[in-house]
Amino acid sequence: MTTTAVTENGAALALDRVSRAYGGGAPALDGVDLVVPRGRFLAVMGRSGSGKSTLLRCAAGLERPTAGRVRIGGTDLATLRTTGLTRLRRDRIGFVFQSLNLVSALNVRENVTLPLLLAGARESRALDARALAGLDAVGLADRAEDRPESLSGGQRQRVAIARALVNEPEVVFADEPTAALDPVTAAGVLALLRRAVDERGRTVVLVTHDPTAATWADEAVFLDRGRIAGRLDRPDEARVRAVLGGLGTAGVRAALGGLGEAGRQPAVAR
Ligand SMILES: Nc1ncnc2c1ncn2[C@@H]1O[C@H](COP(=O)(O)OP(=O)(O)OP(=O)(O)O)[C@@H](O)[C@H]1O
Repeated sequence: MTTTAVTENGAALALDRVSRAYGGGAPALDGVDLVVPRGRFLAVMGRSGSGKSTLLRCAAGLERPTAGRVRIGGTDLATLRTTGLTRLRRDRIGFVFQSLNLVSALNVRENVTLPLLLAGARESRALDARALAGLDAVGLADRAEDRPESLSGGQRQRVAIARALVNEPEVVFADEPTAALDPVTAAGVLALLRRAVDERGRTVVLVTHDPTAATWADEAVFLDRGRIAGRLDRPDEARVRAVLGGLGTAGVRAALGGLGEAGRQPAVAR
């Protein structure tokens, strides 16, 4: 995907000067502007404590920013009360977290069906068919009746992806979904997110420390002390490592400056 200046209109996700402070210290997020067009895979990177998870929680409506505006598909989250926000998360967002575990009392198929049931769907045969199609897409149709505990970590994350996609969400938020996986298994999980973007037009926001994981994205943004310090279009591992290594120093400019237009122009910008 080429670098484009994108307006907020029609974006899957738009953050407008979003800040989040906890107590009296430096803000965890400090005036972040970000627009993610539909059908884009975005990686959010940065050192530990740079604000990645805070950004994701604010963007996904799990936490309210202290300033600024978040919009999902044009809906301003600030206009929603708690129940409206819960409904939006349930109906329009998919989550894949490292620690957001599957419900152990339910089998794999039931876990994948859960978002549909919570959204009020009733026709159980149709739901099962959707869950099985989702499990088939992640290569786990044959494990549908098994308990999550009997699956490996990578298989569980694949179930989590099937569950996150089952209600065709506008945005999928993934927070370090591959952190506990070996590189080959991690690649399999990231390939599924990539396919959701390429084949189903989903929008994915992935928080990761891992430069290899970021190469699956169309674009990487780098946070430093709650601010966006840089962006890379079509990130490759060497450039990602160079930017990460330079964060907080003039080196980040050097790392981006040698990259031509793709490095200089905001790839997700207003
Ligand atoms: N609930 C909270 N209460 C107080 N401070 C918080 C809270 N959540 C985050 N912070 C602080 O905000 C800053 C950013 O944290 P955040 O978890 O967003 O960073 P991160 O980049 O995701 O880090 P990591 O890569 O280590 O997960 C940190 O200084 C952290 O201590």
